[in-house]
Amino acid sequence: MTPDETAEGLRFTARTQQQLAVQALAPAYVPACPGAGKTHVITLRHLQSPSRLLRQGRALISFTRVARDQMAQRCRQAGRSDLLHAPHFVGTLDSFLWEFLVKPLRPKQPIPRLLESWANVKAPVQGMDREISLHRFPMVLDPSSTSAGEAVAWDNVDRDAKRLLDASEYSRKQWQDAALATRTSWCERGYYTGHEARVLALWALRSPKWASRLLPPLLSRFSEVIVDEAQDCSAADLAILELLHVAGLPLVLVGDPDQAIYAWRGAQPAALQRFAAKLTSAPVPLTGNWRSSPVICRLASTLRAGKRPPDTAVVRGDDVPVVVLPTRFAGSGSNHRHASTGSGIVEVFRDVAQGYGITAEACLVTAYRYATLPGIAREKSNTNQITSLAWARTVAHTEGATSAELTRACAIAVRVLLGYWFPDEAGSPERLCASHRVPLQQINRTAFAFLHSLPPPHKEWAADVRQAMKAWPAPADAAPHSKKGHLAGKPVVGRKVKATGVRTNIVHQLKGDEADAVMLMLPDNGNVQRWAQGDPTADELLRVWYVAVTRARRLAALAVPKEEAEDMVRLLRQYEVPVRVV
Ligand SMILES: Nc1ncnc2c1ncn2[C@@H]1O[C@H](COP(=O)(O)OP(=O)(O)OP(=O)(O)O)[C@@H](O)[C@H]1O
Repeated sequence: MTPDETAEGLRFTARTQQQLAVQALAPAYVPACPGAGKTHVITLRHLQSPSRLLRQGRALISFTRVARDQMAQRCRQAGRSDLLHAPHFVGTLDSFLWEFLVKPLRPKQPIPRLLESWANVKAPVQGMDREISLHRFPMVLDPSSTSAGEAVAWDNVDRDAKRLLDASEYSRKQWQDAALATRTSWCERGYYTGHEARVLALWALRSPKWASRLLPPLLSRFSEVIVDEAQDCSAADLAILELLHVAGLPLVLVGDPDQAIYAWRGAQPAALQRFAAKLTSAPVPLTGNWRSSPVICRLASTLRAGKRPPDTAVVRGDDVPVVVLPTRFAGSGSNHRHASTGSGIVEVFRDVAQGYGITAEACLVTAYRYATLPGIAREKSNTNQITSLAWARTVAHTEGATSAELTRACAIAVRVLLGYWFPDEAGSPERLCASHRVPLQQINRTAFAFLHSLPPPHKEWAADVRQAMKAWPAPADAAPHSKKGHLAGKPVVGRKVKATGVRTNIVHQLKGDEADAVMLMLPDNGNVQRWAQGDPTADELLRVWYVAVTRARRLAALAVPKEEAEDMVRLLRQYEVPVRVV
């Protein structure tokens, strides 16, 4: 072992890389491996700002609110809350585009508002032969056409909505036109989502007249704009960033192309590489993994394109092998059993972790789909209102529901109650509450109490909900109809499962997360072959598995169908990954 390869030497090299990334002059590109300390580097860069009043600030942009909150928290912990306020900006890309490229050009009335999704308002597509909400039509934007062509991403429409569309007299093209028209009518009322923000930002930056109004304030406000998780940029995001770069805004892109798992939403890792090459000819890479053991780094390298060596494990020396758990997966539901003992697979994983001194709280179970996972049945996205309300009721009655789940459950109940009380009025809950002088806090409390009062969901539950809404005390100016505003249909009711004390979540919700032990469930036959032969640059599922296993600090476990366990072990041994079969 050379001096550079000793633990101290590895740490020194990794720390030097981080320092270079902290100090690199913008424009810069920082490609980083998992656990490289991207958040650490970005925050340190920001913390270098002097604390006196500045004319120019820095924008820290992330893709999720969780990442934004993490960066904000680190600034606060360092006693630098000032770094979260103007002239600085810490927020999501949606909010950045909205604040600096869209809102300044909107009329003052009606007050323009950015929604997280059209699901936040009651927006059925108008003029068609059945009711389908606008949020069930995911939109894509092609920035290569000069008019920034918009279309419905038909491949991403959920199964329920597809069924409704198939039964409709109208063609897909007619639905698309109607969805865009409905969307435009909401924009006229002041409502926009991230998609519209991108359309308008792109349009404004391409117009010399509007660009000349937007760019000077932006350039004088920010000395630097850092984009975290840059691998998740869509083609439209990159087109906007490129226009800002050309206009002279100093950009720093930080990302890990191997972790690109949003191609279905338009992310383009290859396009990122091209844009990064335009930004700088000297990227500042981070190749030390401060999170995972050497075994996990080796496991992760089997899921990467090219024959790149494993990343360097900087802080951990443990040699806990990868654990393969031969599993009998339930055809539907999450009652998966350990093949040799018949015990629940999560319990077995928890016990294996315990054997390595890892507690249940430090364990994480993940899978590609919610359906594979045990835990509270998840809220189905893009579902009908009665199923959403049934989910919300379950959450309100579940001990150990997370605060994010409770907030979401409350928001669903608020929307249902407002829809019932004010059936002829459209708008966000905030706007409805304001116009009826109902304090938001009060409506939230009311909604939670309402959820609590509801009986457990069953097939004819809509009638119970109707009765409960009728009996519930309403604001003085509420005007319920006998028909409109009621929920109909049969709810899809989630399963009840036994608590194991182990955290579960789908891989897409685990970006930036980590745990001592992680079990990835691979329920489908053929997964091992896919792992062995697939091309991670083309096959997003391999990158999803890559994100999953790189969340682990000490123990990675793979639950695979019993029949495939031997192949999995053989594959890992071929790559010299230490394996143990349990
Ligand atoms: N210089 C450092 N010293 C000590 N610990 C560090 C250092 N840099 C990063 N870490 C730790 O390494 C872990 C991974 O860091 P972080 O979450 O910032 O990585 P990341 O690059 O965002 O990873 P990923 O993209 O895989 O989510 C964290 O627990 C972090 O506290």
